[in-house]
Amino acid sequence: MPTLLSVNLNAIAMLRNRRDLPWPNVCDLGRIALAAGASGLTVHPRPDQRHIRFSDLPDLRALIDDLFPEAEFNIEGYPTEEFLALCEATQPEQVTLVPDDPSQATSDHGWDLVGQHGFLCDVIGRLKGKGMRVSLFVDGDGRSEPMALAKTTGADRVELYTGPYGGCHSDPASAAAEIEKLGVTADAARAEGLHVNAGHDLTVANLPALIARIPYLSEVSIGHGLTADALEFGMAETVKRFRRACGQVV
Ligand SMILES: CC(=O)[C@@H](O)[C@H](O)COP(=O)(O)O
Ligand SMILES: NCC(=O)COP(=O)(O)O
Repeated sequence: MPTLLSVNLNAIAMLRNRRDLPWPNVCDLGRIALAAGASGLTVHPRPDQRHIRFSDLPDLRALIDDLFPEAEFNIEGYPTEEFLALCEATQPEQVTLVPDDPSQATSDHGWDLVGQHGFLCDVIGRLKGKGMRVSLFVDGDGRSEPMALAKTTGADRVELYTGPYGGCHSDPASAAAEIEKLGVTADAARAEGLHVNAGHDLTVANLPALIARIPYLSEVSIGHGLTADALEFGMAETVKRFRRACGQVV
């Protein structure tokens, strides 16, 4: 089974939020991603709604239900009461719990599975009771032991935080070391019967080596790098469209 791709729309939403205008439209971009074969959409609604807005969620849910019923909706975030209520109203196929503080610029670490164990058991029980699959954002730091604890929370999956790997884009030796750490943690999770997802700062360049080490990787969720590529590889055609709009013969 190949690794599935869930397209994270946060970066698109952040661009949209620069103006009080409805473009780039997150639903339209989500539709294009799913039509191109992405297996799902990911959003990370933060309390200040600086990227995805809570009001985006019903539209994205309807997009999947109406046009792509095989696709999955993955909602990521810190499980405040507000976040849990959003998940219950939206019924994503997967909820990824992330230990982000509201002040964080972006996600930069996994859960403290010892200190937060009881809290996570309660939250996961609540979400699973409502029919949602739950994944836990964890550090891929080469430790095996936390994966046994992750299993006892009731989670179905873990998502390896791949930020440190992504940060090694110009340092192959460090990248290889990070891959091995991710692999050891992934192997331990798999041995516990957990499915393994991964995400943060993944790119076309760094994905193949990661999947070579973790061939059973279930899903990657990618936003920043994918959006950057969409801009770069879509720029030439877009400039032609605008030149035509200027009356130029292109
Ligand atoms: C959970 C995670 O790894 C993050 O990558 C996150 O979902 C991205 O969120 P932002 O794009 O809002 O920083
Ligand atoms: N779960 C990680 C994610 O959804 C996307 O992270 P990034 O590609 O925007 O770094």
